[in-house]
Amino acid sequence: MCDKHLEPYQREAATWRLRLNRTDILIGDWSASYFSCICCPPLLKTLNPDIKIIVMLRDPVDRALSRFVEQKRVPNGPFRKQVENSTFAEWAATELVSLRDCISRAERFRGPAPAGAGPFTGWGAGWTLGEWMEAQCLARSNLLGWSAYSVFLGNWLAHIPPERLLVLYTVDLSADPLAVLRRVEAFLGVRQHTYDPQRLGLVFNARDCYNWRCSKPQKEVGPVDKADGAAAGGHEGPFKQAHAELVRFFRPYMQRLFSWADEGKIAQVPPAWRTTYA
Ligand SMILES: Nc1ncnc2c1ncn2[C@@H]1O[C@H](COP(=O)(O)OS(=O)(=O)O)[C@@H](OP(=O)(O)O)[C@H]1O
Repeated sequence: MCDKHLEPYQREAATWRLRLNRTDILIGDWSASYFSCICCPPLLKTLNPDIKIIVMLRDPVDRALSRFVEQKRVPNGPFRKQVENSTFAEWAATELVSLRDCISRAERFRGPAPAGAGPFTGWGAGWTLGEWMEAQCLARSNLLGWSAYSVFLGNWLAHIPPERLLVLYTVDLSADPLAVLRRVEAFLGVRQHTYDPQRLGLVFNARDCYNWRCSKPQKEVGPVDKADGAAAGGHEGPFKQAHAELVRFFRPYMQRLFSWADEGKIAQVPPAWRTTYA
């Protein structure tokens, strides 16, 4: 992202304003890949100093599992080769070894925090070399590392003031989509829209339905299939062990999120996370 030419990106926003002949519209952009992009916070803030950021977080293991299953099922997925011959438990065990190795090499370069570092540090904003290297290890591990939310969220918060960054949780979107949309509208300062109630209950990019024109009512999204070796009737055997190991790996990152939530710096986390990652 950061090496790309900026003009076409700027042109996108201008094109929409011209097309609609309006200067009072808010232009948004979204992607699952911005969050872990290390250089994106300063880049986007430079492009738009008043930018507002919305982050949607899901239980970290569930996110990894969702991405794993997606990569198994999408024929040309970029990580298909990594996952095609493994169960989730097998793949996670291998990935954890290489991720932990990478992080332990980064650890040697961690060093003391620079004098005057604020409550959040990030890329070019107080990260030591070791922290940057750890973030690189995690950013390069799309399926697993991207779930180490505190590293990436801290980087965003080092560049974007907390009042311009809204953290939302997928579990709340599932339970009450309208309430989440109302929070988004209030955060953006836009008028409340009247949503089609049927569309509010739809889920996009769900298993077996991977494209933006394919949606399903939420109740039709079943459990992850046994064929993926992910969850045989819930949490049994190797999957249960892999889940426990992943919870151990993510715990310190989650604990940081919890402390930010307790300090009022981000929205309170889903209660179930406190139990799982205690
Ligand atoms: N409204 C709503 N509420 C709750 N959950 C939802 C919703 N919409 C999509 N989903 C689930 O999100 C998963 C797909 O994530 P993404 O759309 O970010 O995938 S992608 O990275 O852009 O391909 C995918 O999760 P899994 O089905 O577990 O794989 C979707 O089911």
